[in-house]
Amino acid sequence: MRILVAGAGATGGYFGGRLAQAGRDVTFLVREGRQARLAERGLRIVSPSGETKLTPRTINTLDDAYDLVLIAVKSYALDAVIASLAPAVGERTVIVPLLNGMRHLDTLTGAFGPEHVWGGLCMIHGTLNEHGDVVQMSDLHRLVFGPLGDAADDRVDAVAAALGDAGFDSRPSPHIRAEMWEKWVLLATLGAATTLLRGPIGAINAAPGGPAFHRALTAEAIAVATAAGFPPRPQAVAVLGETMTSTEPRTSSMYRDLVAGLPVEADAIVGDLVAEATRHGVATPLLSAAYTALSIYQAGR
Ligand SMILES: NC(=O)C1=CN([C@@H]2O[C@H](COP(=O)(O)OP(=O)(O)OC[C@H]3O[C@@H](n4cnc5c(N)ncnc54)[C@H](OP(=O)(O)O)[C@@H]3O)[C@@H](O)[C@H]2O)C=CC1
Ligand SMILES: CC(C)(CO)C(=O)C(=O)O
Repeated sequence: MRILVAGAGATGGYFGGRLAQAGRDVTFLVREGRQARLAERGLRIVSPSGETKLTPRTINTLDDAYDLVLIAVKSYALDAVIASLAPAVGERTVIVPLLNGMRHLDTLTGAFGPEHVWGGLCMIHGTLNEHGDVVQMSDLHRLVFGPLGDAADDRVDAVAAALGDAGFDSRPSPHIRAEMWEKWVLLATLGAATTLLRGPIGAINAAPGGPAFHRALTAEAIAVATAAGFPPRPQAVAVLGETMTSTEPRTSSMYRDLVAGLPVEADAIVGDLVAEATRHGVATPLLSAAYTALSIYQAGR
């Protein structure tokens, strides 16, 4: 199966790199700066289990179709990727986005049609270091993917095989939209708390009012998802509770971007959840405050 990975940053570089390492046919769609860096240094993955150096195949213009396209760019880069992606999408191509949030599903479906766009999510604490190397900051590395519609899709087995046994956890899901919502609730809560209060979860929990703030914020996010028809399952609520009561220095990718002075996905991760709350009449004063703070940060960059 020919796999195209659009974006070779923290997530694309990690999952695409592991797939290439496992011998899969992987090509990265990159821009010129990233292409030059990868040609010079290779694609290096620094992880708790050691360091790997790969020689990735990269391109910056597409002229050929792929069987599977993983999209691993930030939400604000999606339109530019879509503009260059058309030649990669053949009759049976499956597109699996790894972006946080939900809005990209509509954007991608509008651009390429529902027959090509699946849901997807990745769980990883990833970043790029000062050399542009991919850093996997914890043992977490999971891909979940699946068709968005209810109809059987005969491409599932082949995609699962292409993404399986490649050095990370991977599985197809028959309920990918619900799982994406669960991840969104987790990520929005984690991202809102850490960016609004400017610290890792453990530090917030050690501060006066921190645990109560986390409890209230968590309740808001769960209430929005429930009102929107995607109540997180007990297992997801437990993971969220464990995350938000942690004494460890847990952060989100949005917090790491904010601390580094980089653009943040404020609209896709927090703003859209606040919009859902408004649509369903759910009060979200803490999520709204976090969105306001993120918007001020964005405007001041
Ligand atoms: N990092 C993490 O721990 C996690 C991130 N996510 C989500 O995954 C998504 C991707 O995030 P992440 O990998 O961290 O982001 P990064 O910023 O690390 O990587 C994004 C990459 O996209 C590339 N890119 C941007 N525009 C284009 C383009 N037009 N064509 C090709 N490549 C392009 C950038 O390349 P360039 O160098 O040219 O700018 C960059 O290398 C986000 O939605 C994020 O929220 C989800 C789970 C965990
Ligand atoms: C949920 C989490 C923290 C890990 O995948 C994440 O998605 C992020 O940091 O963007």
